[in-house]
Amino acid sequence: MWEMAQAATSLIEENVLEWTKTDNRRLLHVVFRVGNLDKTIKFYTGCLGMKVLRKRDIPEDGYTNAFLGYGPEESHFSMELTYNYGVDNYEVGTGFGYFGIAVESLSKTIDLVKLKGGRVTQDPSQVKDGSTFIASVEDPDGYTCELIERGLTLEPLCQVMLRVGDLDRSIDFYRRAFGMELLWKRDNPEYRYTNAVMGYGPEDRNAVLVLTYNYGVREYSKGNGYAQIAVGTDNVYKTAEAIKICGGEIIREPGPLPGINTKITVCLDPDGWKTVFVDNIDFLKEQE
Ligand SMILES: C[C@@H](O)C(=O)SC[C@H](NC(=O)CC[C@H](N)C(=O)O)C(=O)NCC(=O)O
Ligand SMILES: [Zn+2]
Repeated sequence: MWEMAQAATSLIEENVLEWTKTDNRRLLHVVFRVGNLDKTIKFYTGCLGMKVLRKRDIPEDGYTNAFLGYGPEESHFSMELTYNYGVDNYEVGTGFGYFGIAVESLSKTIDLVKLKGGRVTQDPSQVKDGSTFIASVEDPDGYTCELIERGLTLEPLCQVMLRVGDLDRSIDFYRRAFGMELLWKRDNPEYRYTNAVMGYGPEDRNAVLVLTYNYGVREYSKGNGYAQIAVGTDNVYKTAEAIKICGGEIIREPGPLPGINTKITVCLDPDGWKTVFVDNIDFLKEQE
């Protein structure tokens, strides 16, 4: 009898995990806190060519959001800036890496950032594989943007880099619990780090998560600035179930958010990085 119950449970679990692979998922936005909304909007629009897609004020919770990006939220990855009333600075921490942004000309972008008084933290240089040129700039709160020279691309806001303490553990988690694909993994022994790029669909048309393991570093500080990525799903309830089956931690049970009414569930990955899963239909209603 006990064996039958156990077999039935594992069948249900298998079905839930299979479902994550067929669910309609996509990276929706990356969320971070800023000390001055106008200053940050000016930086990303004036220096990096983004547009303000929408704004919302949630006075009952004391914050304002501005959504920025390169195309409509229905089809593009975007930035969700959070301004908490009265908080004018945040710690970025050592775990957050960067937002990857593809630009057509590095030199023109760098010149513009300098002209507008922005901070260039790494001048253009060629990456080790020899094909790509990158540079880094810092936004007004100290978040790094890695600029990647690419021709015209469908998804210029293309990466979020987070540092992790055990790369295989993370790859396994994002594959099983999130239904992501490992797009590629590359070891750089000379510089003592390994990168794994994970996401939903090919890198040239979808934003991806870049997970970096630095040899021997198991833990990082998270600060209080970077918040999370948001992922769209057709069912936040099944999503939470799948994450629990995979040993992930749900820190907000699935259900509608007060004020916005969008259904979400919130989880932590093995390093404590947060992800918010957002109901796809509710997300579209937010745009109306
Ligand atoms: C629907 C989903 O895409 C959201 O954006 S919900 C927005 C919500 N933001 C905040 O609560 C911002 C204020 C907060 N004080 C902060 O600094 O983070 C959110 O991210 N909710 C997720 C959650 O974990 O509550
Ligand atoms: Zn959001």
